[in-house]
Amino acid sequence: MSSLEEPLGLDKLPSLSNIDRLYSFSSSACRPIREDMGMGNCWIEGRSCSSSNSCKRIKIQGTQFTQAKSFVESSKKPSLFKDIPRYVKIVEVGPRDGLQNEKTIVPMSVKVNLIHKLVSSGLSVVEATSFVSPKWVPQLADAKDVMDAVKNLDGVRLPVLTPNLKGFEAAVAAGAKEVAVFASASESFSKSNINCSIEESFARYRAVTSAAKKLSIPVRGFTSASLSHSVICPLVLLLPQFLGEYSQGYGKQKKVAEASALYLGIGTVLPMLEAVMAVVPVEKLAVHFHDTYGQSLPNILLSLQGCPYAKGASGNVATEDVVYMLNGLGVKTNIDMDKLLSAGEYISQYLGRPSGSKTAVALSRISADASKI
Ligand SMILES: CC(C)(COP(=O)([O-])OP(=O)([O-])OC[C@H]1O[C@@H](n2cnc3c(N)ncnc32)[C@H](O)[C@@H]1OP(=O)([O-])[O-])[C@@H](O)C(=O)NCCC(=O)NCCSC(=O)C[C@@](C)(O)CC(=O)[O-]
Repeated sequence: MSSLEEPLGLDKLPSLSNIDRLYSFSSSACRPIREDMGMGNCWIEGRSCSSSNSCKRIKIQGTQFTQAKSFVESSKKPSLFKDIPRYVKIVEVGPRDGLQNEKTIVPMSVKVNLIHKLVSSGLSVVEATSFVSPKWVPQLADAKDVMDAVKNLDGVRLPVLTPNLKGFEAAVAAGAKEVAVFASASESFSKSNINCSIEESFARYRAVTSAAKKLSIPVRGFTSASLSHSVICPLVLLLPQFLGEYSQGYGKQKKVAEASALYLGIGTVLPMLEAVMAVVPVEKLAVHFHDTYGQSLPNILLSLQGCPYAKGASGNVATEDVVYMLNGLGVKTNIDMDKLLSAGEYISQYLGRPSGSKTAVALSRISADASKI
């Protein structure tokens, strides 16, 4: 923690002693939550006690994510640590974000198997693919076939990325029931990612959100901001979730982009988050992390994320590591760690490389040692 605090000068960072610990849960309190939350989500009620032993009742949104995006959501504002965990929701983006930069084309059947495995681990939101130009992202040229194969999976939301109306229409035709648009806080990243200016991207997203509204399709908005400071990830993604707010979505997203841009180069997520939280209600805000500098887990605690599509950026944070950390914090995720590990192992074996998850590596070593006894 100090290695983050001192070089970054995070004078506003709360000290660890102020972090509330969650001491008890009542799993029987898990019940369906309001309709704008996805299937499989629930509130889990518990007691959060501070070091001074004062306890209060809290509710946690139990959900699931995997390899890439970690969304730390909070219903209350200010301190990011003070109320951990308030709601934590994990969204898996491995099939899309994790694979999109793979040079060798992964067969559609492997992608579909991966999605099945992730869903069976308990993940309730899995970003399945992107309806983008196959010239720009050849790996996801099979988006239609992947969607067709998974669209009827029960108990999971399968959002897809749609950078323009063409992508949106193709996604809907393939059976997508939820989409995401992605803007940037930096003109250069916008140009290199979607070949247009930020302003042009908002015009495209207005068309997408308007078409989505007519079909009652939820849209999530991403804003990515590049933090060039070497201590933190080179790319931060802030995710205001505009489900049901189609008309205002792009306007808010623009403000998020502006607020994020103010902090480019500062190298810490905290001021950016504070600025964005002044624009977007915190319960609509989420963050997405990559592990370029090995800072993803602390950054998750600070609410931050990065991007593998950015040059030089490494992969997303491993969901296994996020779930392991959340388990350690006493935060429920409803994810079956063994099944999650199996999904990670499946795709790592296919890609012919060891898992990037420290948790997966450590747990497999423990299993191997145990089998020798
Ligand atoms: C946005 C475009 C399409 C503009 O690409 P463009 O070349 O400017 O588009 P265009 O309108 O001039 O069209 C060029 C060609 O693309 C086709 N086209 C046009 N649109 C589509 C579409 N939707 N689906 C399929 N094809 C499409 C279009 O039909 C045409 O085909 P042609 O006539 O040459 O045969 C392109 O720049 C693109 O696909 N970019 C890919 C962006 C991307 O997928 N980035 C990675 C995801 S974002 C990311 O990872 C970062 C973030 C934010 O998620 C953070 C994180 O997760 O870490």
